Amino acid sequence: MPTLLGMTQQRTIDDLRAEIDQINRELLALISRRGEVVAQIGHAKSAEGRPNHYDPAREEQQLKELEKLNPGPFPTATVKTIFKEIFKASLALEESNDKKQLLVSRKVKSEDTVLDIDGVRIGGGEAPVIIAGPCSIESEEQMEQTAAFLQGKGVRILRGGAYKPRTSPYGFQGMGVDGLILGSRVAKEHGQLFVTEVMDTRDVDVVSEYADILQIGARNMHNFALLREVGRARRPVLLKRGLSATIEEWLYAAEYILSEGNNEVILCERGIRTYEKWTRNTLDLSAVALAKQETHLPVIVDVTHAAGRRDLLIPLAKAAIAVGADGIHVEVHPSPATALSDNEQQLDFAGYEKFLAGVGSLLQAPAVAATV
Ligand SMILES: O=C(O)C(=O)C[C@]1(C(=O)O)C=C[C@@H](O)C=C1
Repeated sequence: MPTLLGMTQQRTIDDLRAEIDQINRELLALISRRGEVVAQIGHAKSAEGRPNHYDPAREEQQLKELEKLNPGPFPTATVKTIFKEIFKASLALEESNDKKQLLVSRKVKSEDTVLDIDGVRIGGGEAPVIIAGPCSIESEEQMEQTAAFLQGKGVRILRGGAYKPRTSPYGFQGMGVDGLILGSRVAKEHGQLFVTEVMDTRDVDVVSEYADILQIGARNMHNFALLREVGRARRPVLLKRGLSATIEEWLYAAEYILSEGNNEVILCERGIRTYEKWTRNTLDLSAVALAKQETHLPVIVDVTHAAGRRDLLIPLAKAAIAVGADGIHVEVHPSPATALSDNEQQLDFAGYEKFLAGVGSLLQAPAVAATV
Protein backbone atom coordinates (compact mmCIF):
# COMPACT_ATOMS: atom_id res chain seq x y z
CA MET A 1 0.00 0.00 0.00
CA PRO A 2 1.69 3.36 -1.07
CA THR A 3 2.24 5.81 1.79
CA LEU A 4 2.51 9.60 1.71
CA LEU A 5 6.26 9.21 1.28
CA GLY A 6 5.76 6.94 -1.73
CA MET A 7 7.09 3.89 0.06
CA THR A 8 5.22 0.58 0.01
CA GLN A 9 4.05 -0.32 3.45
CA GLN A 10 4.77 -3.95 4.37
CA ARG A 11 1.65 -5.92 5.25
CA THR A 12 1.91 -7.98 8.37
CA ILE A 13 2.10 -11.77 8.21
CA ASP A 14 -1.19 -11.99 10.10
CA ASP A 15 -2.82 -9.76 7.53
CA LEU A 16 -1.41 -11.85 4.65
CA ARG A 17 -2.51 -15.05 6.34
CA ALA A 18 -5.99 -13.69 6.72
CA GLU A 19 -6.03 -13.14 2.95
CA ILE A 20 -4.71 -16.69 2.38
CA ASP A 21 -7.50 -18.03 4.60
CA GLN A 22 -10.00 -16.20 2.46
CA ILE A 23 -8.41 -17.52 -0.75
CA ASN A 24 -8.50 -21.05 0.70
CA ARG A 25 -12.21 -20.71 1.33
CA GLU A 26 -12.76 -19.54 -2.22
CA LEU A 27 -10.55 -22.34 -3.61
CA LEU A 28 -12.41 -24.92 -1.55
CA ALA A 29 -15.75 -23.60 -2.75
CA LEU A 30 -14.48 -23.73 -6.35
CA ILE A 31 -13.01 -27.22 -5.99
CA SER A 32 -16.24 -28.44 -4.41
CA ARG A 33 -18.26 -26.86 -7.21
CA ARG A 34 -15.95 -28.53 -9.71
CA GLY A 35 -16.50 -31.83 -7.89
CA GLU A 36 -20.24 -31.47 -8.21
CA VAL A 37 -19.97 -30.82 -11.95
CA VAL A 38 -17.58 -33.77 -12.32
CA ALA A 39 -20.06 -36.00 -10.47
CA GLN A 40 -22.71 -34.99 -13.01
CA ILE A 41 -20.35 -35.86 -15.86
CA GLY A 42 -19.76 -39.21 -14.14
CA HIS A 43 -23.49 -39.95 -13.90
CA ALA A 44 -23.97 -38.96 -17.54
CA LYS A 45 -21.14 -41.28 -18.61
CA SER A 46 -22.63 -44.17 -16.61
CA ALA A 47 -26.08 -43.52 -18.05
CA GLU A 48 -24.56 -43.70 -21.55
CA GLY A 49 -22.99 -47.02 -20.57
CA ARG A 50 -19.43 -45.78 -21.16
CA PRO A 51 -17.07 -48.49 -19.89
CA ASN A 52 -14.69 -45.98 -18.35
CA HIS A 53 -14.59 -42.58 -16.79
CA TYR A 54 -10.93 -41.87 -17.50
CA ASP A 55 -10.49 -39.57 -20.48
CA PRO A 56 -6.81 -38.74 -21.05
CA ALA A 57 -7.54 -36.62 -24.14
CA ARG A 58 -9.85 -34.36 -22.14
CA GLU A 59 -7.26 -34.06 -19.37
CA GLU A 60 -4.56 -33.18 -21.92
CA GLN A 61 -6.79 -30.53 -23.49
CA GLN A 62 -7.31 -28.87 -20.11
CA LEU A 63 -3.59 -28.96 -19.30
CA LYS A 64 -2.75 -27.28 -22.64
CA GLU A 65 -5.23 -24.51 -21.98
CA LEU A 66 -3.89 -24.01 -18.43
CA GLU A 67 -0.35 -23.82 -19.82
CA LYS A 68 -1.41 -20.97 -22.11
CA LEU A 69 -3.25 -19.14 -19.35
CA ASN A 70 -0.70 -19.59 -16.56
CA PRO A 71 0.08 -16.06 -15.24
CA GLY A 72 2.78 -17.25 -12.77
CA PRO A 73 4.33 -17.17 -10.27
CA PHE A 74 4.05 -20.96 -10.29
CA PRO A 75 5.90 -22.69 -13.16
CA THR A 76 3.67 -24.52 -15.64
CA ALA A 77 4.98 -27.89 -14.43
CA THR A 78 3.72 -27.09 -10.94
CA VAL A 79 0.34 -25.96 -12.20
CA LYS A 80 0.08 -29.19 -14.19
CA THR A 81 0.97 -31.29 -11.15
CA ILE A 82 -1.75 -29.57 -9.11
CA PHE A 83 -4.38 -30.07 -11.81
CA LYS A 84 -3.37 -33.69 -12.41
CA GLU A 85 -4.13 -34.28 -8.72
CA ILE A 86 -7.52 -32.63 -9.22
CA PHE A 87 -8.22 -34.89 -12.22
CA LYS A 88 -7.20 -37.93 -10.19
CA ALA A 89 -9.51 -37.00 -7.32
CA SER A 90 -12.31 -36.23 -9.79
CA LEU A 91 -11.92 -39.60 -11.45
CA ALA A 92 -11.98 -41.33 -8.05
CA LEU A 93 -15.18 -39.43 -7.20
CA GLU A 94 -16.85 -40.51 -10.46
CA GLU A 95 -15.83 -44.13 -9.92
CA SER A 96 -16.87 -44.24 -6.26
CA ASN A 97 -20.29 -42.82 -7.14
CA ASP A 98 -20.57 -45.59 -9.69
CA LYS A 99 -19.71 -48.18 -7.06
CA LYS A 100 -22.52 -46.95 -4.83
CA GLN A 101 -24.89 -47.78 -7.66
CA LEU A 102 -23.63 -51.34 -8.14
CA LEU A 103 -26.35 -53.96 -8.04
CA VAL A 104 -24.15 -56.18 -5.86
CA SER A 105 -23.73 -53.40 -3.29
CA ARG A 106 -25.40 -53.31 0.09
CA LYS A 107 -25.92 -49.62 -0.54
CA VAL A 108 -28.39 -50.58 -3.26
CA LYS A 109 -29.90 -53.54 -1.39
CA SER A 110 -29.26 -53.61 2.34
CA GLU A 111 -30.81 -56.96 3.23
CA ASP A 112 -29.00 -60.26 2.54
CA THR A 113 -29.88 -62.13 -0.62
CA VAL A 114 -31.03 -65.60 0.39
CA LEU A 115 -31.11 -68.20 -2.36
CA ASP A 116 -33.75 -70.87 -2.10
CA ILE A 117 -32.92 -73.56 -4.61
CA ASP A 118 -35.50 -76.33 -4.34
CA GLY A 119 -35.65 -75.81 -0.59
CA VAL A 120 -31.88 -75.49 -0.06
CA ARG A 121 -31.36 -72.06 1.44
CA ILE A 122 -28.05 -70.24 1.10
CA GLY A 123 -27.16 -66.93 2.76
CA GLY A 124 -28.86 -64.60 5.18
CA GLY A 125 -27.63 -66.24 8.37
CA GLU A 126 -28.94 -69.72 7.56
CA ALA A 127 -26.78 -72.61 8.80
CA PRO A 128 -23.74 -72.85 6.47
CA VAL A 129 -24.31 -75.13 3.48
CA ILE A 130 -21.84 -77.75 2.36
CA ILE A 131 -21.07 -78.24 -1.29
CA ALA A 132 -19.13 -81.46 -1.70
CA GLY A 133 -18.16 -83.98 -4.32
CA PRO A 134 -15.30 -84.98 -6.56
CA CYS A 135 -13.15 -82.60 -8.53
CA SER A 136 -14.02 -84.39 -11.81
CA ILE A 137 -16.88 -86.67 -12.76
CA GLU A 138 -15.09 -89.83 -13.80
CA SER A 139 -17.52 -92.74 -13.74
CA GLU A 140 -20.98 -93.85 -12.72
CA GLU A 141 -19.61 -95.87 -9.84
CA GLN A 142 -17.56 -92.96 -8.52
CA MET A 143 -20.53 -90.57 -8.63
CA GLU A 144 -23.00 -93.08 -7.16
CA GLN A 145 -20.73 -93.90 -4.24
CA THR A 146 -19.94 -90.27 -3.50
CA ALA A 147 -23.52 -89.04 -3.75
CA ALA A 148 -24.84 -91.86 -1.55
CA PHE A 149 -22.15 -91.29 1.06
CA LEU A 150 -22.69 -87.51 1.10
CA GLN A 151 -26.46 -87.91 1.22
CA GLY A 152 -25.98 -89.97 4.36
CA LYS A 153 -24.05 -87.03 5.84
CA GLY A 154 -26.81 -84.57 5.01
CA VAL A 155 -25.05 -82.89 2.07
CA ARG A 156 -27.64 -81.29 -0.21
CA ILE A 157 -25.36 -79.96 -2.94
CA LEU A 158 -23.24 -82.32 -5.02
CA ARG A 159 -20.39 -80.95 -7.09
CA GLY A 160 -18.52 -82.59 -9.93
CA GLY A 161 -16.68 -81.23 -12.96
CA ALA A 162 -17.75 -82.32 -16.42
CA TYR A 163 -15.57 -79.71 -18.15
CA LYS A 164 -12.19 -79.35 -16.49
CA PRO A 165 -9.94 -76.30 -16.80
CA ARG A 166 -6.60 -78.13 -16.73
CA THR A 167 -3.26 -76.39 -16.76
CA SER A 168 -2.01 -78.81 -19.43
CA PRO A 169 -4.06 -79.36 -22.60
CA TYR A 170 -3.03 -83.02 -22.30
CA GLY A 171 -4.53 -83.45 -18.79
CA PHE A 172 -7.97 -85.10 -18.36
CA GLN A 173 -10.43 -82.57 -19.79
CA GLY A 174 -13.61 -84.03 -18.30
CA MET A 175 -16.45 -86.21 -19.57
CA GLY A 176 -18.36 -83.31 -21.15
CA VAL A 177 -22.07 -83.83 -21.79
CA ASP A 178 -21.92 -87.45 -20.59
CA GLY A 179 -20.60 -86.13 -17.29
CA LEU A 180 -23.42 -83.58 -17.08
CA ILE A 181 -26.05 -86.24 -17.65
CA LEU A 182 -24.47 -88.53 -15.07
CA GLY A 183 -23.95 -85.83 -12.43
CA SER A 184 -27.46 -84.51 -12.79
CA ARG A 185 -29.08 -87.94 -12.61
CA VAL A 186 -27.08 -89.12 -9.61
CA ALA A 187 -27.69 -85.87 -7.71
CA LYS A 188 -31.43 -86.14 -8.33
CA GLU A 189 -31.49 -89.74 -7.19
CA HIS A 190 -29.96 -88.66 -3.89
CA GLY A 191 -32.11 -85.58 -3.35
CA GLN A 192 -29.22 -83.25 -4.11
CA LEU A 193 -28.65 -80.18 -6.23
CA PHE A 194 -25.97 -80.52 -8.87
CA VAL A 195 -23.32 -77.84 -9.32
CA THR A 196 -20.81 -77.99 -12.14
CA GLU A 197 -18.50 -75.64 -13.97
CA VAL A 198 -19.23 -74.03 -17.30
CA MET A 199 -16.17 -72.81 -19.16
CA ASP A 200 -17.41 -71.73 -22.54
CA THR A 201 -20.24 -69.46 -23.67
CA ARG A 202 -21.21 -72.16 -26.18
CA ASP A 203 -21.88 -74.63 -23.34
CA VAL A 204 -24.07 -72.43 -21.12
CA ASP A 205 -27.32 -73.77 -22.55
CA VAL A 206 -26.41 -77.44 -22.22
CA VAL A 207 -24.91 -77.02 -18.73
CA SER A 208 -28.02 -75.08 -17.65
CA GLU A 209 -30.14 -77.97 -18.84
CA TYR A 210 -28.46 -80.38 -16.39
CA ALA A 211 -27.04 -78.28 -13.55
CA ASP A 212 -28.97 -76.64 -10.73
CA ILE A 213 -26.10 -74.21 -10.12
CA LEU A 214 -23.60 -73.03 -12.73
CA GLN A 215 -20.07 -72.62 -11.50
CA ILE A 216 -17.70 -70.03 -12.95
CA GLY A 217 -14.21 -71.18 -12.11
CA ALA A 218 -11.36 -69.01 -10.89
CA ARG A 219 -9.67 -69.03 -14.30
CA ASN A 220 -12.79 -67.71 -15.97
CA MET A 221 -13.68 -65.00 -13.47
CA HIS A 222 -12.41 -62.42 -15.97
CA ASN A 223 -14.20 -64.01 -18.93
CA PHE A 224 -16.72 -61.23 -19.35
CA ALA A 225 -18.56 -62.83 -22.27
CA LEU A 226 -19.12 -65.93 -20.16
CA LEU A 227 -20.24 -63.85 -17.16
CA ARG A 228 -22.79 -62.07 -19.31
CA GLU A 229 -23.98 -65.37 -20.74
CA VAL A 230 -24.56 -66.96 -17.32
CA GLY A 231 -26.23 -63.69 -16.33
CA ARG A 232 -28.79 -64.44 -19.01
CA ALA A 233 -29.17 -68.09 -17.95
CA ARG A 234 -31.94 -68.67 -15.46
CA ARG A 235 -29.78 -70.64 -13.04
CA PRO A 236 -28.00 -69.60 -9.85
CA VAL A 237 -24.29 -68.98 -10.33
CA LEU A 238 -21.40 -69.90 -8.05
CA LEU A 239 -18.70 -67.36 -8.87
CA LYS A 240 -15.20 -68.24 -7.77
CA ARG A 241 -12.71 -65.49 -7.16
CA GLY A 242 -9.92 -65.34 -9.75
CA LEU A 243 -6.45 -66.56 -8.84
CA SER A 244 -5.04 -63.05 -8.71
CA ALA A 245 -8.24 -61.03 -8.66
CA THR A 246 -8.71 -58.15 -6.27
CA ILE A 247 -11.91 -58.07 -4.24
CA GLU A 248 -13.09 -55.21 -6.42
CA GLU A 249 -12.54 -57.21 -9.61
CA TRP A 250 -14.39 -60.16 -8.10
CA LEU A 251 -17.37 -57.99 -7.20
CA TYR A 252 -17.37 -56.40 -10.65
CA ALA A 253 -17.41 -59.91 -12.12
CA ALA A 254 -20.55 -60.59 -10.04
CA GLU A 255 -21.95 -57.28 -11.24
CA TYR A 256 -21.65 -58.53 -14.85
CA ILE A 257 -23.98 -61.39 -13.92
CA LEU A 258 -26.47 -59.27 -11.98
CA SER A 259 -26.48 -56.62 -14.69
CA GLU A 260 -27.92 -59.22 -17.08
CA GLY A 261 -30.84 -59.80 -14.72
CA ASN A 262 -29.57 -62.80 -12.75
CA ASN A 263 -29.53 -61.91 -9.04
CA GLU A 264 -28.81 -65.44 -7.82
CA VAL A 265 -25.06 -65.26 -7.39
CA ILE A 266 -23.02 -67.00 -4.70
CA LEU A 267 -19.51 -65.62 -4.25
CA CYS A 268 -16.80 -68.18 -3.57
CA GLU A 269 -13.41 -67.30 -2.10
CA ARG A 270 -10.94 -70.06 -3.02
CA GLY A 271 -7.60 -68.61 -2.06
CA ILE A 272 -5.40 -66.30 -4.06
CA ARG A 273 -1.93 -66.68 -5.50
CA THR A 274 0.79 -65.35 -3.26
CA TYR A 275 4.50 -66.09 -2.78
CA GLU A 276 3.59 -68.75 -0.19
CA LYS A 277 4.54 -72.26 -1.23
CA TRP A 278 3.37 -74.37 1.68
CA THR A 279 -0.24 -73.96 0.67
CA ARG A 280 -1.57 -74.16 -2.89
CA ASN A 281 -3.16 -70.72 -2.47
CA THR A 282 -3.59 -68.27 0.40
CA LEU A 283 -7.09 -68.19 1.86
CA ASP A 284 -8.10 -64.54 2.04
CA LEU A 285 -10.47 -64.38 4.98
CA SER A 286 -10.66 -60.61 4.87
CA ALA A 287 -12.12 -60.96 1.38
CA VAL A 288 -14.92 -63.07 2.88
CA ALA A 289 -15.66 -60.53 5.61
CA LEU A 290 -15.40 -57.64 3.15
CA ALA A 291 -17.58 -59.29 0.52
CA LYS A 292 -20.21 -59.89 3.22
CA GLN A 293 -19.95 -56.27 4.29
CA GLU A 294 -19.96 -54.69 0.84
CA THR A 295 -22.45 -56.96 -0.91
CA HIS A 296 -25.76 -58.61 -0.08
CA LEU A 297 -24.74 -61.86 -1.80
CA PRO A 298 -24.03 -65.15 -0.03
CA VAL A 299 -20.31 -65.90 0.26
CA ILE A 300 -18.87 -69.38 0.59
CA VAL A 301 -15.31 -70.65 0.97
CA ASP A 302 -13.64 -73.37 -1.05
CA VAL A 303 -11.25 -74.75 1.54
CA THR A 304 -9.93 -77.47 -0.77
CA HIS A 305 -8.45 -75.12 -3.35
CA ALA A 306 -7.41 -72.55 -0.78
CA ALA A 307 -5.25 -75.05 1.08
CA GLY A 308 -4.37 -77.62 -1.58
CA ARG A 309 -3.69 -79.99 1.31
CA ARG A 310 -5.98 -82.01 3.53
CA ASP A 311 -4.48 -81.22 6.92
CA LEU A 312 -5.66 -77.60 6.92
CA LEU A 313 -9.27 -78.10 5.91
CA ILE A 314 -10.74 -78.16 9.41
CA PRO A 315 -9.13 -74.96 10.74
CA LEU A 316 -9.78 -73.12 7.48
CA ALA A 317 -13.45 -74.15 7.44
CA LYS A 318 -13.84 -73.08 11.08
CA ALA A 319 -12.18 -69.76 10.34
CA ALA A 320 -14.36 -69.24 7.26
CA ILE A 321 -17.54 -69.80 9.25
CA ALA A 322 -16.24 -67.57 12.03
CA VAL A 323 -15.85 -64.63 9.62
CA GLY A 324 -19.37 -65.12 8.29
CA ALA A 325 -19.13 -67.55 5.36
CA ASP A 326 -22.50 -68.91 4.28
CA GLY A 327 -21.07 -72.24 3.24
CA ILE A 328 -18.07 -74.44 2.64
CA HIS A 329 -16.97 -76.07 -0.58
CA VAL A 330 -14.91 -79.23 -0.19
CA GLU A 331 -13.80 -81.94 -2.60
CA VAL A 332 -14.61 -85.54 -1.71
CA HIS A 333 -13.71 -88.60 -3.79
CA PRO A 334 -14.09 -92.34 -3.04
CA SER A 335 -10.42 -92.91 -3.88
CA PRO A 336 -8.42 -89.68 -4.12
CA ALA A 337 -5.20 -91.56 -4.87
CA THR A 338 -6.59 -92.76 -8.20
CA ALA A 339 -8.56 -89.58 -9.02
CA LEU A 340 -8.01 -88.17 -12.49
CA SER A 341 -7.44 -84.68 -11.11
CA ASP A 342 -6.51 -82.98 -7.83
CA ASN A 343 -5.51 -86.21 -6.08
CA GLU A 344 -3.36 -84.37 -3.54
CA GLN A 345 -6.21 -82.50 -1.98
CA GLN A 346 -9.51 -84.40 -2.18
CA LEU A 347 -10.82 -86.10 0.94
CA ASP A 348 -11.78 -89.74 0.99
CA PHE A 349 -14.93 -90.76 2.89
CA ALA A 350 -13.13 -91.36 6.18
CA GLY A 351 -11.42 -88.00 5.73
CA TYR A 352 -14.77 -86.31 5.19
CA GLU A 353 -16.14 -87.88 8.36
CA LYS A 354 -13.15 -86.50 10.29
CA PHE A 355 -13.66 -83.14 8.63
CA LEU A 356 -17.31 -83.06 9.69
CA ALA A 357 -16.45 -84.03 13.24
CA GLY A 358 -13.68 -81.42 13.33
CA VAL A 359 -15.81 -78.54 12.12
CA GLY A 360 -18.60 -79.89 14.29
CA SER A 361 -21.40 -77.79 15.59
CA LEU A 362 -20.31 -74.73 13.60
CA LEU A 363 -22.02 -76.29 10.61
CA GLN A 364 -25.36 -76.47 12.36
CA ALA A 365 -25.19 -73.02 13.87
CA PRO A 366 -26.53 -70.02 12.01
CA ALA A 367 -23.75 -68.20 10.17
CA VAL A 368 -22.07 -65.46 12.15
CA ALA A 369 -23.63 -62.14 11.20
CA ALA A 370 -21.14 -59.87 9.46
CA THR A 371 -20.57 -57.13 11.96
CA VAL A 372 -19.38 -53.81 10.69
O1 LIG B 1 -14.55 -34.45 -18.59
C1 LIG B 1 -14.64 -35.60 -18.18
O2 LIG B 1 -14.84 -36.55 -18.96
C2 LIG B 1 -14.48 -35.91 -16.77
O3 LIG B 1 -14.74 -37.04 -16.37
C3 LIG B 1 -13.91 -34.90 -15.85
C4 LIG B 1 -12.41 -35.02 -15.70
C5 LIG B 1 -11.94 -33.74 -14.98
O4 LIG B 1 -11.72 -33.76 -13.79
O5 LIG B 1 -11.82 -32.73 -15.68
C6 LIG B 1 -12.12 -36.21 -14.84
C7 LIG B 1 -11.61 -37.37 -15.33
C8 LIG B 1 -11.35 -37.58 -16.74
O6 LIG B 1 -10.20 -38.36 -16.95
C9 LIG B 1 -11.30 -36.34 -17.50
C10 LIG B 1 -11.76 -35.17 -17.00
